Amino acid sequence: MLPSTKKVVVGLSGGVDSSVAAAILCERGDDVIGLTLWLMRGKGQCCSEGMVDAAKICEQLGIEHKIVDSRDTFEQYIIDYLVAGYEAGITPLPCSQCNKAVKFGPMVKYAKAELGADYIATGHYARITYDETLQRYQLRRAIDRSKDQTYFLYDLEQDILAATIFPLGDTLKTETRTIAAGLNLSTADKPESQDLCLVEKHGSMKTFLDKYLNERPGEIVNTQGAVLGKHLGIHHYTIGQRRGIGVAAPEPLYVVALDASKNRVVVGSREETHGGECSVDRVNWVSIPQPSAPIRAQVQVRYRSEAVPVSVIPLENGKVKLVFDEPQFGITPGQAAVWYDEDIVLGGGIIDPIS
Ligand SMILES: Nc1ncnc2c1ncn2[C@@H]1O[C@H](COP(=O)(O)OP(=O)(O)OP(=O)(O)O)[C@@H](O)[C@H]1O
Repeated sequence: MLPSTKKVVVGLSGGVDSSVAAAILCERGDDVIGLTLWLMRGKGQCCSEGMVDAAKICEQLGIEHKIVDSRDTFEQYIIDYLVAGYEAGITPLPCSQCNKAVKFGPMVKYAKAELGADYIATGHYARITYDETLQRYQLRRAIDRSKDQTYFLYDLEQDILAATIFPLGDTLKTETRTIAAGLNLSTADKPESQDLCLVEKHGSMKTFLDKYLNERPGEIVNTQGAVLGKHLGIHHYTIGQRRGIGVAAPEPLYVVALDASKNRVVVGSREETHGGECSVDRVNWVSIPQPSAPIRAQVQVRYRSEAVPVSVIPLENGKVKLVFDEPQFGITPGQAAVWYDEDIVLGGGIIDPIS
């Protein structure tokens, strides 16, 4: 159930989900203000279009619209993070970091300090409940599992969850479109964003990275160390990748590892990309306190992967070790591992480079 609220600041991207989130809050009588963060510099229409579409929605709903210039924050936390990560041979996940450091944290601060609001809201598909026994807010999967975005939200902490509303957590995406059409919202027919926002803007991750990273030619080797070919920079590869490796072979080849110290891309068979365990850093225990003993859970190691059975073993340095019941394909350092107890997000963190 949504808390009964007074003043709510809704993050508006200019898309249909946040438009409907704002409309739902307006309909139930909240005092709603729209807020759009201006995230990206340079070419690309997504931000400017988003700001205009968000403004139109605010006009339609009769609510105030604020725009906050967050380009420096985005550059510091996302662009620099991505570039440094790819340079070091990992495949960083920008979205959870963006949610925590660029969106939710600054939005809650701005909403409370500058606008005197009680809550923020977004159009994410996720739910928040409160557990009286644990005295904790708990992050839960959306009712619409095909749209669930909790994988990107695992890093939100208690103070942020306490101040956040997800009006679409109980709504199916099809219902969101119906609500938008029923209210005649100008964003009702806007297509879904398909990809990472940076990729949508730049065409591909390669084009984005080419702006920041120079070519750094090196060798492509197999797992025995035999040289099979050359590459122009390890940042063009990601673990599990099969297409575009640039080496002809009778059997399909996959990227198995990226060795930044030797500037090498290591390739092998599909089986060789499977791993039975990994360690996870920068762990956030979301919905339960950090356990002192191993727990059983279901883990996702990428956004679209299935949640699979795992033992989560807390380590002394705050990290955890994940031991999968079955070896998993393409465990990728830099991506998030998020573990669940059914629909409750227990915790998550960033997969460590393989040592
Ligand atoms: N630039 C922004 N400023 C403010 N809030 C934002 C911004 N970008 C995204 N959000 C918030 O985060 C939510 C999830 O963003 P995401 O980029 O995943 O888009 P989405 O799921 O396609 O949603 P939408 O249809 O609203 O764009 C949005 O619904 C919105 O509430």
